[in-house]
Amino acid sequence: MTPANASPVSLTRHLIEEERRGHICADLRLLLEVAARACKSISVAVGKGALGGVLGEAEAAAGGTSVNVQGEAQKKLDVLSNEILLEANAWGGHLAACASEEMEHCQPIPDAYPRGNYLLLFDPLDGSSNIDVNVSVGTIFSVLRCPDDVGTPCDEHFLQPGTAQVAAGYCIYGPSTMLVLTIGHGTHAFTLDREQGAFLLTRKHMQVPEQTKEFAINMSNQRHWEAPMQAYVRDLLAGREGPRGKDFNMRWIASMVADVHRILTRGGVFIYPRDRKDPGKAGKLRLMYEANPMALLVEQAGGAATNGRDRILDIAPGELHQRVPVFLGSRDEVAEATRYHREHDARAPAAGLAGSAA
Ligand SMILES: O=P(O)(O)OC[C@H]1O[C@](O)(COP(=O)(O)O)[C@@H](O)[C@@H]1O
Ligand SMILES: [Mg+2]
Ligand SMILES: [Mg+2]
Repeated sequence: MTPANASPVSLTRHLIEEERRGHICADLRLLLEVAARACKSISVAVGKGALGGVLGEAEAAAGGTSVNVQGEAQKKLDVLSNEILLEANAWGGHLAACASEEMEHCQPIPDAYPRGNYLLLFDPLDGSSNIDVNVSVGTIFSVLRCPDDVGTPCDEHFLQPGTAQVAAGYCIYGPSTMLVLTIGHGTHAFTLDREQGAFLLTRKHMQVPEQTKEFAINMSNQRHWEAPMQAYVRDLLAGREGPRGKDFNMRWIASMVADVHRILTRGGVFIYPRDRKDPGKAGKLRLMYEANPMALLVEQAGGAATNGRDRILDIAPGELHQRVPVFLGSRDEVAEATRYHREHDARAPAAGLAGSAA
């Protein structure tokens, strides 16, 4: 927290100081500034709401609702936010290519502009189902290095584990707009001063408490969960009288950005597990532009992130839009949930989704 009598540190100053410390190069600094500027534009669009004509679903060129590569209906703001991020990043010379939840394949920087050394992935608008009901949404992004001498970058160049991220962040469009960022040296939060148009550092070195009494999950999917997940939540709900010996509170905003922001602020565990609703999908959330950046932010704040079995950041991705189960937040609670899964697997190695509640 900035002392009341000190002038607040802007994002620009913070990044210049990180460059002086040798933590980032000038290109990465400029890339992050451009990403932050794009988030400011999205924040303005989100803030206009119904007055800006940005609510509701996007129309496909052929009529009807536009659907993205994931088969999900696109909101007008999904499309607009994607365009803002692409446009802002096209000309700067810091990026080689962008990839997005809203595009089937990555988009190399057009030939008209110089290509840089970084790859940017984003979920342009996270929590889309909340747009029309005026609940917090956000943008999530992840930055990777582009491998050397690749010519025109393509999807396979993005397939790097989360540990390879050089920066990750999100912007939450809530009662205030906040940018939360890591370049691998802690997780820091900046609040948008709307009068100045600048992000100002308001929380340095966010820390997720190791323990928690709060979990976030969409309970309506309970009947579709794996056996160890059923057992874990059953024990949470048993409260003080159960094996965990304490009462737990529950929250679910259905905007990952907002749920993770709460966890970075006061602790908790966020879970979107694998389920049987669509056995072809390993979970709902996407590894490359949702789970990986959030996992890095949470780990940099002293928390943990697994897929129920293994560390998310160690997963070797097989495709751009790969889905993954997500357990992240307070370290001890993530370890506990992970233990239920590992012990279940050790007892019944092949049971997985078919196993009965332990
Ligand atoms: O509606 P559900 O199944 O609870 O899922 C909510 C989750 O889906 C998401 O909205 C997916 O993100 P998008 O809105 O970017 O597709 C997460 O933000 C959120 O945690
Ligand atoms: Mg999302
Ligand atoms: Mg989205």
